[in-house]
Amino acid sequence: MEKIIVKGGKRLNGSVKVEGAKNAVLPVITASMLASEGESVITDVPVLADVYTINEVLRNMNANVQFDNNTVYVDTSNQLLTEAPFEYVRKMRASVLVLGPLLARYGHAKVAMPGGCAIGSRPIDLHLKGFEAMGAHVHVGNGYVELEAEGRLHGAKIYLDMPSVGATENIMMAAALAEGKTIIENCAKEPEIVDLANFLNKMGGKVVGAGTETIRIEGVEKMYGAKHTIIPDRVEAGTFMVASAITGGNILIENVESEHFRSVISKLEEMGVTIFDEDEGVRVMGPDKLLATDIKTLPHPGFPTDMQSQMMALMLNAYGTSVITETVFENRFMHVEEFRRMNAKMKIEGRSVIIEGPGELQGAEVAATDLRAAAALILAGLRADGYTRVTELKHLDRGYVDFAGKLAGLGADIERVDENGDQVNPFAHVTKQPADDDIMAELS
Ligand SMILES: CC(=O)N[C@H]1[C@@H](OP(=O)(O)OP(=O)(O)OC[C@H]2O[C@@H](n3ccc(=O)[nH]c3=O)[C@H](O)[C@@H]2O)O[C@H](CO)[C@@H](O)[C@@H]1O
Ligand SMILES: C=C(OP(=O)(O)O)C(=O)O
Repeated sequence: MEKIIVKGGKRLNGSVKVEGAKNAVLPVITASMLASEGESVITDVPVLADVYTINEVLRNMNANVQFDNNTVYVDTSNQLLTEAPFEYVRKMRASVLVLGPLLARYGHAKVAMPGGCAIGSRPIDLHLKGFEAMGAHVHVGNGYVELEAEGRLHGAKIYLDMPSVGATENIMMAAALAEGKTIIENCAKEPEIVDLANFLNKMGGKVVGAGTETIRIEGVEKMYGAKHTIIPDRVEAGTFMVASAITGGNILIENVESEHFRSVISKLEEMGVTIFDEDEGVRVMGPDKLLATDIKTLPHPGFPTDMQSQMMALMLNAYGTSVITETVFENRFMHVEEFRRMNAKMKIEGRSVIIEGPGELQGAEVAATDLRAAAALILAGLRADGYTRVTELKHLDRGYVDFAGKLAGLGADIERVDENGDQVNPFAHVTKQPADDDIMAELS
Protein backbone atom coordinates (compact mmCIF):
# COMPACT_ATOMS: atom_id res chain seq x y z
CA MET A 1 0.00 0.00 0.00
CA GLU A 2 1.41 3.38 -0.98
CA LYS A 3 1.75 6.10 1.63
CA ILE A 4 2.92 9.66 1.90
CA ILE A 5 5.37 10.26 4.71
CA VAL A 6 5.77 13.84 5.85
CA LYS A 7 8.00 15.20 8.59
CA GLY A 8 6.74 18.44 10.09
CA GLY A 9 8.67 21.61 10.69
CA LYS A 10 9.82 22.99 7.33
CA ARG A 11 8.73 26.49 6.19
CA LEU A 12 7.66 26.35 2.55
CA ASN A 13 9.26 28.66 0.04
CA GLY A 14 9.23 29.08 -3.73
CA SER A 15 6.53 28.89 -6.38
CA VAL A 16 4.01 26.31 -7.47
CA LYS A 17 1.76 26.11 -10.52
CA VAL A 18 -1.91 25.23 -10.21
CA GLU A 19 -3.50 22.76 -12.68
CA GLY A 20 -6.74 23.07 -14.60
CA ALA A 21 -9.80 22.51 -12.39
CA LYS A 22 -11.00 18.93 -11.88
CA ASN A 23 -14.54 20.13 -11.27
CA ALA A 24 -14.54 22.13 -14.49
CA VAL A 25 -12.97 19.55 -16.78
CA LEU A 26 -15.34 16.69 -15.89
CA PRO A 27 -18.54 18.46 -17.06
CA VAL A 28 -16.72 19.95 -20.06
CA ILE A 29 -15.63 16.48 -21.23
CA THR A 30 -19.18 15.13 -20.83
CA ALA A 31 -20.60 18.22 -22.61
CA SER A 32 -18.40 17.43 -25.59
CA MET A 33 -20.77 14.48 -26.24
CA LEU A 34 -23.38 17.00 -27.40
CA ALA A 35 -21.38 17.52 -30.61
CA SER A 36 -22.56 15.48 -33.55
CA GLU A 37 -19.89 17.04 -35.78
CA GLY A 38 -16.27 18.09 -35.23
CA GLU A 39 -13.68 17.37 -32.56
CA SER A 40 -13.42 19.10 -29.19
CA VAL A 41 -9.92 20.03 -28.05
CA ILE A 42 -9.73 20.70 -24.31
CA THR A 43 -6.48 22.12 -22.96
CA ASP A 44 -4.97 22.59 -19.47
CA VAL A 45 -6.47 19.27 -18.44
CA PRO A 46 -4.99 17.96 -15.17
CA VAL A 47 -3.56 14.43 -15.20
CA LEU A 48 -5.90 13.03 -12.55
CA ALA A 49 -7.51 9.67 -11.89
CA ASP A 50 -10.95 11.28 -12.37
CA VAL A 51 -10.00 12.48 -15.85
CA TYR A 52 -8.92 8.96 -16.82
CA THR A 53 -12.21 7.66 -15.46
CA ILE A 54 -14.39 10.09 -17.40
CA ASN A 55 -12.36 9.41 -20.56
CA GLU A 56 -12.98 5.69 -20.08
CA VAL A 57 -16.69 6.30 -19.59
CA LEU A 58 -16.84 8.11 -22.94
CA ARG A 59 -14.71 5.52 -24.74
CA ASN A 60 -17.01 2.78 -23.51
CA MET A 61 -19.86 4.67 -25.13
CA ASN A 62 -18.06 4.57 -28.46
CA ALA A 63 -16.57 8.07 -28.34
CA ASN A 64 -13.10 8.62 -29.71
CA VAL A 65 -11.04 10.12 -26.85
CA GLN A 66 -7.30 10.84 -26.72
CA PHE A 67 -5.42 12.33 -23.76
CA ASP A 68 -1.97 13.69 -24.47
CA ASN A 69 0.14 16.50 -23.09
CA ASN A 70 -2.62 17.93 -20.84
CA THR A 71 -5.00 18.01 -23.79
CA VAL A 72 -8.10 15.89 -24.27
CA TYR A 73 -9.41 15.37 -27.82
CA VAL A 74 -13.00 14.14 -28.05
CA ASP A 75 -14.80 13.14 -31.22
CA THR A 76 -18.40 12.04 -30.75
CA SER A 77 -19.54 12.36 -34.35
CA ASN A 78 -20.36 8.63 -34.53
CA GLN A 79 -23.38 6.97 -32.91
CA LEU A 80 -22.83 6.70 -29.13
CA LEU A 81 -24.05 4.05 -26.73
CA THR A 82 -26.25 5.53 -24.03
CA GLU A 83 -25.35 3.57 -20.90
CA ALA A 84 -22.74 4.16 -18.15
CA PRO A 85 -22.28 1.04 -16.04
CA PHE A 86 -21.79 0.71 -12.28
CA GLU A 87 -18.02 0.19 -12.45
CA TYR A 88 -17.54 3.86 -13.47
CA VAL A 89 -20.20 5.51 -11.33
CA ARG A 90 -18.78 3.58 -8.35
CA LYS A 91 -15.34 5.11 -9.05
CA MET A 92 -16.59 8.61 -9.65
CA ARG A 93 -20.02 10.13 -9.00
CA ALA A 94 -19.49 12.79 -11.65
CA SER A 95 -20.15 10.02 -14.22
CA VAL A 96 -23.85 10.97 -13.80
CA LEU A 97 -23.03 14.08 -15.85
CA VAL A 98 -23.37 11.97 -19.00
CA LEU A 99 -27.15 11.86 -18.40
CA GLY A 100 -27.97 15.36 -19.69
CA PRO A 101 -25.95 15.20 -22.94
CA LEU A 102 -27.08 11.65 -23.83
CA LEU A 103 -30.74 12.35 -23.09
CA ALA A 104 -30.67 15.53 -25.17
CA ARG A 105 -28.90 13.94 -28.12
CA TYR A 106 -30.53 10.49 -28.22
CA GLY A 107 -33.67 10.68 -26.08
CA HIS A 108 -32.26 7.90 -23.90
CA ALA A 109 -29.70 7.55 -21.12
CA LYS A 110 -29.05 4.87 -18.52
CA VAL A 111 -26.60 5.22 -15.67
CA ALA A 112 -25.99 3.26 -12.46
CA MET A 113 -27.61 5.12 -9.58
CA PRO A 114 -24.83 6.74 -7.55
CA GLY A 115 -24.95 5.69 -3.90
CA GLY A 116 -23.97 7.80 -0.93
CA CYS A 117 -20.29 8.41 -0.29
CA ALA A 118 -17.94 9.37 2.52
CA ILE A 119 -19.21 12.95 2.61
CA GLY A 120 -22.99 12.49 2.43
CA SER A 121 -25.96 10.76 0.82
CA ARG A 122 -25.75 12.90 -2.34
CA PRO A 123 -29.07 12.17 -4.11
CA ILE A 124 -29.69 13.21 -7.75
CA ASP A 125 -33.40 14.03 -7.37
CA LEU A 126 -32.91 17.62 -8.59
CA HIS A 127 -31.21 16.44 -11.79
CA LEU A 128 -34.13 14.06 -12.42
CA LYS A 129 -36.81 16.67 -11.68
CA GLY A 130 -35.18 18.95 -14.23
CA PHE A 131 -35.14 16.24 -16.91
CA GLU A 132 -38.79 15.40 -16.17
CA ALA A 133 -39.77 19.04 -16.58
CA MET A 134 -38.16 18.92 -20.04
CA GLY A 135 -40.28 15.93 -21.03
CA ALA A 136 -38.22 12.89 -19.99
CA HIS A 137 -39.69 9.81 -18.30
CA VAL A 138 -37.60 8.64 -15.38
CA HIS A 139 -37.43 4.98 -14.31
CA VAL A 140 -35.38 3.99 -11.30
CA GLY A 141 -34.87 0.28 -10.67
CA ASN A 142 -32.31 -2.49 -10.25
CA GLY A 143 -29.68 0.04 -9.28
CA TYR A 144 -30.04 2.07 -12.46
CA VAL A 145 -31.71 5.29 -13.49
CA GLU A 146 -33.04 5.27 -17.03
CA LEU A 147 -34.33 8.32 -18.89
CA GLU A 148 -36.43 8.30 -22.02
CA ALA A 149 -37.94 11.06 -24.12
CA GLU A 150 -40.13 10.83 -27.16
CA GLY A 151 -38.60 13.15 -29.70
CA ARG A 152 -36.67 16.23 -28.64
CA LEU A 153 -36.67 17.49 -25.06
CA HIS A 154 -38.57 20.75 -24.66
CA GLY A 155 -37.47 23.86 -22.79
CA ALA A 156 -38.91 24.40 -19.29
CA LYS A 157 -38.80 26.71 -16.29
CA ILE A 158 -36.97 24.84 -13.53
CA TYR A 159 -36.52 26.04 -9.96
CA LEU A 160 -33.85 24.15 -8.03
CA ASP A 161 -34.68 23.61 -4.34
CA MET A 162 -30.99 24.13 -3.68
CA PRO A 163 -28.26 25.43 -5.96
CA SER A 164 -26.81 22.03 -6.84
CA VAL A 165 -23.69 22.22 -9.00
CA GLY A 166 -24.27 18.86 -10.69
CA ALA A 167 -27.99 19.44 -11.31
CA THR A 168 -27.30 22.87 -12.81
CA GLU A 169 -24.67 21.35 -15.12
CA ASN A 170 -26.75 18.36 -16.18
CA ILE A 171 -29.83 20.50 -16.89
CA MET A 172 -27.77 23.13 -18.77
CA MET A 173 -26.33 20.42 -21.03
CA ALA A 174 -29.73 18.82 -21.67
CA ALA A 175 -31.33 22.22 -22.36
CA ALA A 176 -28.60 23.16 -24.83
CA LEU A 177 -30.10 20.78 -27.43
CA ALA A 178 -33.76 20.99 -26.30
CA GLU A 179 -36.48 22.68 -28.30
CA GLY A 180 -37.19 26.19 -26.99
CA LYS A 181 -36.09 28.09 -23.92
CA THR A 182 -35.09 26.71 -20.52
CA ILE A 183 -34.78 28.90 -17.45
CA ILE A 184 -32.97 27.47 -14.41
CA GLU A 185 -33.70 29.45 -11.26
CA ASN A 186 -31.79 29.25 -7.98
CA CYS A 187 -29.00 27.59 -9.92
CA ALA A 188 -25.41 27.12 -8.80
CA LYS A 189 -23.07 30.09 -9.41
CA GLU A 190 -19.69 28.36 -9.13
CA PRO A 191 -16.90 29.41 -11.56
CA GLU A 192 -17.06 25.86 -12.98
CA ILE A 193 -20.65 26.57 -14.11
CA VAL A 194 -19.43 29.64 -15.99
CA ASP A 195 -16.65 27.57 -17.58
CA LEU A 196 -19.18 24.99 -18.77
CA ALA A 197 -21.48 27.69 -20.17
CA ASN A 198 -18.55 29.22 -22.07
CA PHE A 199 -17.74 25.82 -23.56
CA LEU A 200 -21.37 25.18 -24.53
CA ASN A 201 -21.49 28.55 -26.27
CA LYS A 202 -18.31 27.74 -28.20
CA MET A 203 -20.04 24.51 -29.32
CA GLY A 204 -22.87 26.55 -30.81
CA GLY A 205 -25.08 26.63 -27.71
CA LYS A 206 -26.95 29.69 -26.48
CA VAL A 207 -26.50 30.04 -22.72
CA VAL A 208 -26.69 33.31 -20.81
CA GLY A 209 -26.63 34.20 -17.12
CA ALA A 210 -24.08 31.62 -15.91
CA GLY A 211 -22.56 32.88 -12.64
CA THR A 212 -25.87 34.46 -11.57
CA GLU A 213 -28.82 32.72 -9.95
CA THR A 214 -30.81 32.44 -13.19
CA ILE A 215 -29.47 30.78 -16.33
CA ARG A 216 -31.35 31.03 -19.63
CA ILE A 217 -30.71 28.53 -22.39
CA GLU A 218 -32.15 28.75 -25.89
CA GLY A 219 -31.97 25.23 -27.30
CA VAL A 220 -30.24 24.69 -30.66
CA GLU A 221 -30.66 21.84 -33.16
CA LYS A 222 -27.04 20.85 -33.51
CA MET A 223 -23.77 21.36 -31.67
CA TYR A 224 -20.16 21.10 -32.84
CA GLY A 225 -16.82 20.21 -31.30
CA ALA A 226 -14.95 23.26 -29.96
CA LYS A 227 -11.62 24.34 -28.48
CA HIS A 228 -11.56 25.24 -24.80
CA THR A 229 -9.01 25.91 -22.04
CA ILE A 230 -10.01 24.81 -18.54
CA ILE A 231 -10.00 27.39 -15.71
CA PRO A 232 -7.44 27.02 -12.91
CA ASP A 233 -8.34 24.81 -9.96
CA ARG A 234 -9.43 27.11 -7.13
CA VAL A 235 -9.40 24.27 -4.60
CA GLU A 236 -5.84 23.25 -5.44
CA ALA A 237 -4.85 26.93 -5.19
CA GLY A 238 -6.59 27.22 -1.80
CA THR A 239 -4.87 24.05 -0.60
CA PHE A 240 -1.43 25.50 -1.37
CA MET A 241 -2.43 28.75 0.34
CA VAL A 242 -3.09 26.74 3.48
CA ALA A 243 0.24 24.93 3.01
CA SER A 244 2.04 28.26 3.09
CA ALA A 245 -0.05 29.55 5.99
CA ILE A 246 0.40 26.45 8.16
CA THR A 247 4.19 26.42 7.81
CA GLY A 248 4.75 30.16 8.17
CA GLY A 249 5.94 29.97 4.57
CA ASN A 250 6.24 32.39 1.67
CA ILE A 251 5.06 30.99 -1.63
CA LEU A 252 3.89 32.26 -4.99
CA ILE A 253 0.92 30.36 -6.39
CA GLU A 254 0.82 30.62 -10.18
CA ASN A 255 -2.08 30.17 -12.62
CA VAL A 256 -4.87 31.37 -10.32
CA GLU A 257 -8.01 33.46 -10.63
CA SER A 258 -8.11 35.03 -7.19
CA GLU A 259 -11.67 36.30 -7.70
CA HIS A 260 -12.76 32.65 -7.78
CA PHE A 261 -11.83 32.16 -4.13
CA ARG A 262 -12.39 35.48 -2.38
CA SER A 263 -14.11 33.75 0.54
CA VAL A 264 -11.02 31.62 1.21
CA ILE A 265 -8.67 34.60 0.91
CA SER A 266 -10.73 36.68 3.32
CA LYS A 267 -10.80 33.91 5.97
CA LEU A 268 -7.06 33.35 5.65
CA GLU A 269 -6.48 37.08 6.07
CA GLU A 270 -8.63 37.04 9.24
CA MET A 271 -6.29 34.33 10.52
CA GLY A 272 -3.28 36.61 10.01
CA VAL A 273 -2.08 35.36 6.61
CA THR A 274 -0.69 37.97 4.19
CA ILE A 275 -1.98 37.57 0.63
CA PHE A 276 -1.50 39.78 -2.39
CA ASP A 277 -1.63 39.56 -6.18
CA GLU A 278 1.59 39.65 -8.20
CA ASP A 279 2.01 39.57 -11.98
CA GLU A 280 2.59 35.81 -11.98
CA GLY A 281 0.04 34.81 -9.35
CA VAL A 282 -0.86 35.18 -5.69
CA ARG A 283 1.75 35.48 -2.95
CA VAL A 284 0.86 33.89 0.39
CA MET A 285 2.89 34.46 3.55
CA GLY A 286 2.06 32.62 6.76
CA PRO A 287 2.29 34.50 10.07
CA ASP A 288 4.26 33.37 13.13
CA LYS A 289 1.00 33.23 15.06
CA LEU A 290 -2.25 32.11 13.40
CA LEU A 291 -5.52 33.46 14.84
CA ALA A 292 -8.74 31.50 15.31
CA THR A 293 -11.78 32.20 13.14
CA ASP A 294 -15.13 30.63 12.21
CA ILE A 295 -16.28 29.34 8.83
CA LYS A 296 -19.59 28.13 7.47
CA THR A 297 -19.57 26.25 4.18
CA LEU A 298 -22.09 27.49 1.62
CA PRO A 299 -22.72 27.38 -2.12
CA HIS A 300 -20.58 29.84 -4.12
CA PRO A 301 -19.75 32.65 -3.47
CA GLY A 302 -19.84 31.39 0.12
CA PHE A 303 -17.01 29.40 1.67
CA PRO A 304 -16.48 26.18 -0.38
CA THR A 305 -17.04 22.82 1.31
CA ASP A 306 -14.09 21.49 -0.73
CA MET A 307 -11.77 23.69 1.41
CA GLN A 308 -13.34 22.77 4.76
CA SER A 309 -10.96 19.98 5.84
CA GLN A 310 -7.85 21.92 4.79
CA MET A 311 -9.04 24.89 6.90
CA MET A 312 -9.58 22.52 9.80
CA ALA A 313 -5.90 21.54 9.62
CA LEU A 314 -5.00 25.22 9.77
CA MET A 315 -7.34 26.04 12.65
CA LEU A 316 -5.79 23.27 14.74
CA ASN A 317 -2.71 25.50 14.79
CA ALA A 318 -4.49 28.81 15.47
CA TYR A 319 -4.72 30.62 18.81
CA GLY A 320 -8.25 30.56 20.25
CA THR A 321 -11.51 28.74 19.53
CA SER A 322 -12.51 28.17 15.91
CA VAL A 323 -15.86 26.82 14.73
CA ILE A 324 -16.50 25.15 11.38
CA THR A 325 -20.12 24.65 10.31
CA GLU A 326 -20.70 22.36 7.32
CA THR A 327 -24.02 23.12 5.63
CA VAL A 328 -23.46 21.61 2.16
CA PHE A 329 -22.80 17.92 2.95
CA GLU A 330 -24.27 16.26 6.02
CA ASN A 331 -21.36 13.93 6.72
CA ARG A 332 -18.17 15.74 5.78
CA PHE A 333 -16.39 15.34 9.12
CA MET A 334 -14.87 11.87 8.74
CA HIS A 335 -11.40 13.43 8.92
CA VAL A 336 -12.02 14.61 12.50
CA GLU A 337 -11.24 11.12 13.85
CA GLU A 338 -8.02 11.04 11.86
CA PHE A 339 -6.97 14.47 13.16
CA ARG A 340 -7.65 13.17 16.69
CA ARG A 341 -5.06 10.46 16.04
CA MET A 342 -2.66 13.38 15.61
CA ASN A 343 -3.58 14.67 19.09
CA ALA A 344 -6.02 17.32 17.81
CA LYS A 345 -8.42 18.76 20.39
CA MET A 346 -11.83 19.18 18.80
CA LYS A 347 -15.43 18.12 19.23
CA ILE A 348 -18.34 17.64 16.85
CA GLU A 349 -21.65 19.28 17.79
CA GLY A 350 -24.31 18.57 15.17
CA ARG A 351 -23.10 20.08 11.92
CA SER A 352 -20.29 22.03 13.61
CA VAL A 353 -16.81 21.22 14.82
CA ILE A 354 -15.32 23.22 17.67
CA ILE A 355 -11.55 23.45 17.68
CA GLU A 356 -9.47 24.61 20.62
CA GLY A 357 -6.10 25.75 19.37
CA PRO A 358 -3.27 25.69 19.10
CA GLY A 359 -2.84 22.00 19.83
CA GLU A 360 0.46 20.19 19.85
CA LEU A 361 -0.04 18.12 16.72
CA GLN A 362 1.91 14.86 16.67
CA GLY A 363 2.79 12.77 13.65
CA ALA A 364 0.71 9.58 13.37
CA GLU A 365 -0.52 6.89 10.95
CA VAL A 366 -3.70 8.27 9.39
CA ALA A 367 -6.00 7.25 6.53
CA ALA A 368 -7.57 9.61 4.01
CA THR A 369 -11.38 9.42 4.01
CA ASP A 370 -11.98 11.56 0.89
CA LEU A 371 -9.81 13.57 -1.45
CA ARG A 372 -9.82 16.86 0.47
CA ALA A 373 -9.31 15.00 3.75
CA ALA A 374 -6.22 13.42 2.17
CA ALA A 375 -4.78 16.85 1.42
CA ALA A 376 -5.76 18.15 4.87
CA LEU A 377 -3.98 15.33 6.72
CA ILE A 378 -0.82 16.00 4.71
CA LEU A 379 -1.12 19.73 5.50
CA ALA A 380 -1.44 18.94 9.21
CA GLY A 381 1.62 16.70 8.89
CA LEU A 382 3.65 19.66 7.54
CA ARG A 383 3.31 21.29 10.98
CA ALA A 384 3.11 18.24 13.28
CA ASP A 385 5.91 17.00 15.47
CA GLY A 386 7.63 14.00 13.85
CA TYR A 387 6.44 11.80 11.01
CA THR A 388 2.88 11.57 9.66
CA ARG A 389 2.06 8.63 7.38
CA VAL A 390 -1.01 9.06 5.20
CA THR A 391 -2.61 6.06 3.46
CA GLU A 392 -5.64 5.58 1.15
CA LEU A 393 -3.99 7.79 -1.46
CA LYS A 394 -6.46 6.77 -4.17
CA HIS A 395 -8.60 9.61 -2.84
CA LEU A 396 -5.77 12.14 -3.21
CA ASP A 397 -5.04 11.03 -6.78
CA ARG A 398 -8.62 11.80 -7.82
CA GLY A 399 -8.04 15.52 -7.33
CA TYR A 400 -4.36 16.48 -6.89
CA VAL A 401 -1.56 16.12 -9.44
CA ASP A 402 1.66 15.03 -7.71
CA PHE A 403 0.78 16.73 -4.41
CA ALA A 404 3.78 15.31 -2.57
CA GLY A 405 6.15 16.23 -5.40
CA LYS A 406 4.87 19.81 -5.53
CA LEU A 407 5.23 20.20 -1.74
CA ALA A 408 8.74 18.72 -1.89
CA GLY A 409 9.53 21.33 -4.56
CA LEU A 410 8.56 24.00 -2.01
CA GLY A 411 10.94 22.54 0.56
CA ALA A 412 8.69 20.15 2.49
CA ASP A 413 10.24 17.02 3.95
CA ILE A 414 7.88 14.61 2.20
CA GLU A 415 8.00 11.47 0.10
CA ARG A 416 5.59 9.00 -1.45
CA VAL A 417 6.61 5.39 -1.05
CA ASP A 418 5.27 1.96 -1.99
CA GLU A 419 4.90 -1.03 0.35
CA ASN A 420 8.66 -1.73 0.05
CA GLY A 421 9.53 1.80 1.09
CA ASP A 422 10.67 2.67 -2.46
CA GLN A 423 9.85 6.19 -3.68
CA VAL A 424 7.02 6.46 -6.20
CA ASN A 425 5.41 9.23 -8.11
CA PRO A 426 2.08 8.11 -9.59
CA PHE A 427 2.08 11.05 -11.99
CA ALA A 428 5.60 10.66 -13.32
CA HIS A 429 3.87 9.73 -16.59
CA VAL A 430 2.93 13.39 -17.07
CA THR A 431 5.98 13.62 -19.30
CA LYS A 432 6.15 10.10 -20.70
CA GLN A 433 2.43 9.45 -21.37
CA PRO A 434 2.13 5.65 -21.35
CA ALA A 435 -1.03 3.94 -22.59
CA ASP A 436 -4.13 5.00 -20.68
CA ASP A 437 -4.86 1.38 -19.72
CA ASP A 438 -1.59 1.17 -17.79
CA ILE A 439 -2.48 4.32 -15.89
CA MET A 440 -5.98 3.08 -15.10
CA ALA A 441 -4.52 -0.15 -13.73
CA GLU A 442 -2.01 1.82 -11.67
CA LEU A 443 -4.68 4.07 -10.20
CA SER A 444 -7.40 1.51 -9.48
C1 LIG B 1 -17.44 17.00 -9.66
C2 LIG B 1 -17.88 18.19 -8.89
O1 LIG B 1 -18.04 19.28 -9.44
N1 LIG B 1 -18.04 18.04 -7.58
C3 LIG B 1 -18.41 19.17 -6.75
C4 LIG B 1 -19.91 19.36 -6.82
O2 LIG B 1 -20.50 18.13 -6.39
P1 LIG B 1 -22.07 17.91 -6.64
O3 LIG B 1 -22.44 18.49 -7.95
O4 LIG B 1 -22.35 16.49 -6.39
O5 LIG B 1 -22.67 18.78 -5.47
P2 LIG B 1 -24.10 19.48 -5.38
O6 LIG B 1 -23.92 20.95 -5.48
O7 LIG B 1 -25.02 18.82 -6.34
O8 LIG B 1 -24.55 19.09 -3.91
C5 LIG B 1 -24.83 20.07 -2.93
C6 LIG B 1 -25.87 19.54 -1.98
O9 LIG B 1 -27.08 19.34 -2.69
C7 LIG B 1 -27.58 18.04 -2.45
N2 LIG B 1 -28.28 17.57 -3.65
C8 LIG B 1 -27.67 17.65 -4.86
C9 LIG B 1 -28.30 17.21 -6.00
C10 LIG B 1 -29.60 16.68 -5.89
O10 LIG B 1 -30.23 16.27 -6.88
N3 LIG B 1 -30.19 16.64 -4.67
C11 LIG B 1 -29.57 17.06 -3.53
O11 LIG B 1 -30.13 17.01 -2.45
C12 LIG B 1 -26.33 17.20 -2.15
O12 LIG B 1 -26.63 16.02 -1.44
C13 LIG B 1 -25.51 18.18 -1.34
O13 LIG B 1 -25.94 18.16 0.00
O14 LIG B 1 -20.28 20.44 -5.96
C14 LIG B 1 -19.96 20.22 -4.59
C15 LIG B 1 -20.51 21.40 -3.79
O15 LIG B 1 -19.81 22.55 -4.10
C16 LIG B 1 -18.46 20.03 -4.42
O16 LIG B 1 -18.19 19.68 -3.09
C17 LIG B 1 -17.95 18.93 -5.33
O17 LIG B 1 -16.53 18.92 -5.32
C1 LIG C 1 -16.24 16.24 -3.29
C2 LIG C 1 -15.42 16.43 -4.32
O1 LIG C 1 -15.54 15.84 -5.55
P1 LIG C 1 -16.66 14.84 -6.08
O2 LIG C 1 -17.92 15.61 -6.21
O3 LIG C 1 -16.14 14.44 -7.40
O4 LIG C 1 -16.77 13.71 -5.08
C3 LIG C 1 -14.27 17.36 -4.23
O5 LIG C 1 -13.71 17.71 -5.29
O6 LIG C 1 -13.89 17.74 -3.10
